[in-house]
Amino acid sequence: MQSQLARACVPMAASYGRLLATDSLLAVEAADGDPLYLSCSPASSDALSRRPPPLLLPLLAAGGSAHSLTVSCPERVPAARLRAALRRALDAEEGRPLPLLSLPSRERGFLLLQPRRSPAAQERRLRPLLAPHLQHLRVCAYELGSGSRVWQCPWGEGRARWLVEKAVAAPEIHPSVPSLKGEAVFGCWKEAQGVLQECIPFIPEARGVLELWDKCPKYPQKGNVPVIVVEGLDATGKTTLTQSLKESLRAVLLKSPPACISQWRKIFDNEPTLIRRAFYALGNYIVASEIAAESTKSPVVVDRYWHSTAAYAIATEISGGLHNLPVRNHEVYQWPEDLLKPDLVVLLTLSQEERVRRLQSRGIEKTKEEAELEMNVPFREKVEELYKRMENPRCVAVDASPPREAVIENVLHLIKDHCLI
Ligand SMILES: Nc1ncnc2c1ncn2[C@@H]1O[C@H](COP(=O)(O)OP(=O)(O)OP(=O)(O)O)[C@@H](O)[C@H]1O
Ligand SMILES: Nc1ccn([C@H]2C[C@H](O)[C@@H](COP(=O)(O)O)O2)c(=O)n1
Repeated sequence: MQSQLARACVPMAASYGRLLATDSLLAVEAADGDPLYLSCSPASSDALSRRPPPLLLPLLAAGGSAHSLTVSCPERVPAARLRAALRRALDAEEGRPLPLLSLPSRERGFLLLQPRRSPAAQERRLRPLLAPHLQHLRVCAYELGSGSRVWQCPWGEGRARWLVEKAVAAPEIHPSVPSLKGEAVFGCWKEAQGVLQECIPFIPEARGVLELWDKCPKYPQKGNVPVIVVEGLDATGKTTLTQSLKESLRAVLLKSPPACISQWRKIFDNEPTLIRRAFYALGNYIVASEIAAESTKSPVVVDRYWHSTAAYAIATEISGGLHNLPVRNHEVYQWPEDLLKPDLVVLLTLSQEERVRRLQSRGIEKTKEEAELEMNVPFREKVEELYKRMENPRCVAVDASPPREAVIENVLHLIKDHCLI
């Protein structure tokens, strides 16, 4: 637990300079996906709340209860896994907890809103669930005081309490943007490898991935033939196009994640962002060594590569709409310097109506993110937009709606223009 004194002394994160006056800030992912900011400041009991906190005040006034919990474990892999385990438990027990980021500590967790349970009854339910993890958690109850003031009361800190108000101003950037690099998007293989090494005690399959990676050359170069990557949302026609390109160019067809690690994909897909993205990121580097080997002999076509890894990672981490995404030219859009670059990245684009038609006519198993793409319009829009923001190399958009033969023809023209063949 962070002591009251330490908390009071923590300076507000530099990137949130406009909020210097507050002691800490809770960024809550509200229902519409745009973060809602609540400030918590030390205040005497006669302090007046001028900006009553949305969500909390109406809920408490109607007799419900609210609790926040943030994970303060210093090691990132156990912290991420504990958060995921708590989320699963809370999802089952408590209804949907709202993701929460506490600033400036950057500790993540959840806000639990219970309209039908009193604070005391809720505490009796939460205690046994949280007890085994309390040393790694900061849990706060929210209490309604006189004059409609809402107080944050941390468990285990005696009578300490903090006045909760609606924050004066929202930060200029989405609160998750500063931690994208290194937590969701990896700028070099060493970062992704580091995460998977930390996973070995908890996920034995991480050792398998790392052993394969150990055998790969670390900065492979491509040969003198075209290397073409095909990207796009699911069912835009990547498999169809890559198969045809394979035949037309007499190319080798590769896929990211590569076949050698795909037996572990489901395991990593069920892990939190940090671990899941490290798996896909290192998978790209393993594919890079395959590209290097194959491109000494024949052209290479790759079904998904780094752009997919980065686009899906950012879209998942940044809640809300397009306006919350990192600005254009942000470092998370830059191709990693140590990753083999293709000659051309084709992005297949398709209207949502036609994509759904193709999905339905195909009807195969989907990953959680693919299912999310169908149901969650902002998520899909973000993935599409993110593909377009990637740089160095950029994606070249190709309309995937014409008949198969026409799409292939267009892409072959592009290849002629971009590659020396
Ligand atoms: N140009 C096209 N016109 C009409 N149908 C197409 C076209 N290209 C592909 N399809 C059909 O659309 C469906 C999805 O195509 P495909 O499997 O190639 O997409 P994908 O991008 O590889 O999907 P995923 O990423 O989910 O594997 C398939 O049934 C395929 O036959
Ligand atoms: N290089 C890659 C490849 C895939 N992913 C993720 C993104 C989606 O969740 C899913 C789509 O893959 P598909 O079903 O088309 O095989 O896998 C990634 O992050 N990086």
